[in-house]
Amino acid sequence: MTELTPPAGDIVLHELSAMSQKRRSALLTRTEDDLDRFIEGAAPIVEAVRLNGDDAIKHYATAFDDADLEKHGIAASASEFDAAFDALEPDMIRTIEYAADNIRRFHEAQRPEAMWLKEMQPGVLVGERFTPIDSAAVYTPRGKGSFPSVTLMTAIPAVVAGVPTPIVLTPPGPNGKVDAATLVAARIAGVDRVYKAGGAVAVAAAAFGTQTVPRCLKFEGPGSPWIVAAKRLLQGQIASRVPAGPSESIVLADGTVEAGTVALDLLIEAEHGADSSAFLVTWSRDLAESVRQKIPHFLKMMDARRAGFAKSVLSGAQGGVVLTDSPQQAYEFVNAYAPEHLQILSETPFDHMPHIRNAAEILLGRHAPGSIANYVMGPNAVLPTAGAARYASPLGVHDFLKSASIGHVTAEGYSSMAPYTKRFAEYEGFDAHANAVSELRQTAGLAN
Ligand SMILES: NC(=O)c1ccc[n+]([C@@H]2O[C@H](COP(=O)([O-])OP(=O)(O)OC[C@H]3O[C@@H](n4cnc5c(N)ncnc54)[C@H](O)[C@@H]3O)[C@@H](O)[C@H]2O)c1
Ligand SMILES: N[C@H](CO)Cc1c[nH]c[nH+]1
Ligand SMILES: [Zn+2]
Repeated sequence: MTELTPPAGDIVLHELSAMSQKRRSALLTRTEDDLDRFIEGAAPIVEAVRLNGDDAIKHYATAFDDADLEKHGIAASASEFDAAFDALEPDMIRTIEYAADNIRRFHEAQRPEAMWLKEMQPGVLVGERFTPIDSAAVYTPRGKGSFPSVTLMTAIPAVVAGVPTPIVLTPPGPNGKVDAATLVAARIAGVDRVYKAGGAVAVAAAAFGTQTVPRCLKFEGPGSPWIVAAKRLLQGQIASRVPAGPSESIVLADGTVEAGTVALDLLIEAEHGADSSAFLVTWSRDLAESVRQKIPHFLKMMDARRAGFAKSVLSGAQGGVVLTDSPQQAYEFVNAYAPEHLQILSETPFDHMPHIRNAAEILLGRHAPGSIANYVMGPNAVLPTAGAARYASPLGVHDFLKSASIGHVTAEGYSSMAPYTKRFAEYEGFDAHANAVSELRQTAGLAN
């Protein structure tokens, strides 16, 4: 048996048991695994923004986005916001409001209490206090599409956390303007400061600050490998937690949901770009074959560019159908891959979920396609990619908060803790530490 069986409608079948270890490992590869080219390309851009600020933003807007920011400005103006609300169809504004409401309520539920305290020992109160970070920049990509949904997903948690004036960065269109729905989404999310900068330029502008863009402590948001590369280059200059690169998904199906539904859901994240990844993982050969047969039919119902992306993903090395010889082997593949999005297509999805350890988002059942979660369900759709779901969590309110540990000790608590503290300090050889909890404290009159 060959490792890659001949394609049905060009959709690759990867028969896991028949593949060498090397080829199996290759299936785990993502575009971001080889960032060298992007880091090399992003480095001079970052340096130019550091040195030339606004002039560099304008230069790269012309070069990459075909936009004249000398004429249209780097910051979206109040009249641009107004024009965006006028231009957008009312049902799209209602759609943004509907999504924003769910996303806001999810993040409000996620926000921790401002402070908690617990009595560790009699007279020893300890806990945490949460406060927002002072500034944050969030990114909305624009290139292979516009992403007002991402504006909601990134701006709302920052606003719910209480960041004073979060900013949005996004590439301008060739007309020199921000995508209208992105501006509407920003305002509905509670953000009024939107700046036109894309890719590495955006990360550098927020990291160093320019004449127009305020310097920020943190940059969060998804994007092409240019964004991922710039975040990596600017580690130490600006904080960023979620490595959200090209979209990726696994649909795990046990054969109890019909092939048409599985094919539709497999295509969701495959249409983002040729750099995305999308797999169906199943132990049902019948399902694997039927889905492969059905995909071409659904590709015909897509715009040619999107169909081209999806076809290229599903017929290449970063996508297709993975056929396993058992449910166990399927779970192992999912856990090794650690997908950004996982959908479990089964009549009994909760039976499979306990076997999954590594996935940034788990969507359960036939009525939970990835698009519902991408747009309107409520949980954050900005998720760790490229296997980072093995150790990282989705973007959320906590990314825009910091906590301080707090402790209050009464005279009673002091008496019980001081001897143990002194013993530790003596062992570690720290005299001042020990003296501060010794009888010297009584003579200094500070203990009570
Ligand atoms: N993980 C998530 O949550 C999530 C959500 C939405 C989208 N995405 C991903 O975001 C990406 C969006 O990519 P996109 O291209 O549409 O938008 P993008 O905004 O990430 O990239 C466009 C920008 O890239 C820069 N750029 C383009 N060509 C360049 C070059 N040759 N050198 C240097 N910089 C260059 C430009 O500044 C341009 O404005 C996709 O990969 C998509 O899968 C991820
Ligand atoms: N799939 C993306 C996150 O990986 C979210 C998104 C927005 N628009 C379309 N898709
Ligand atoms: Zn998507």
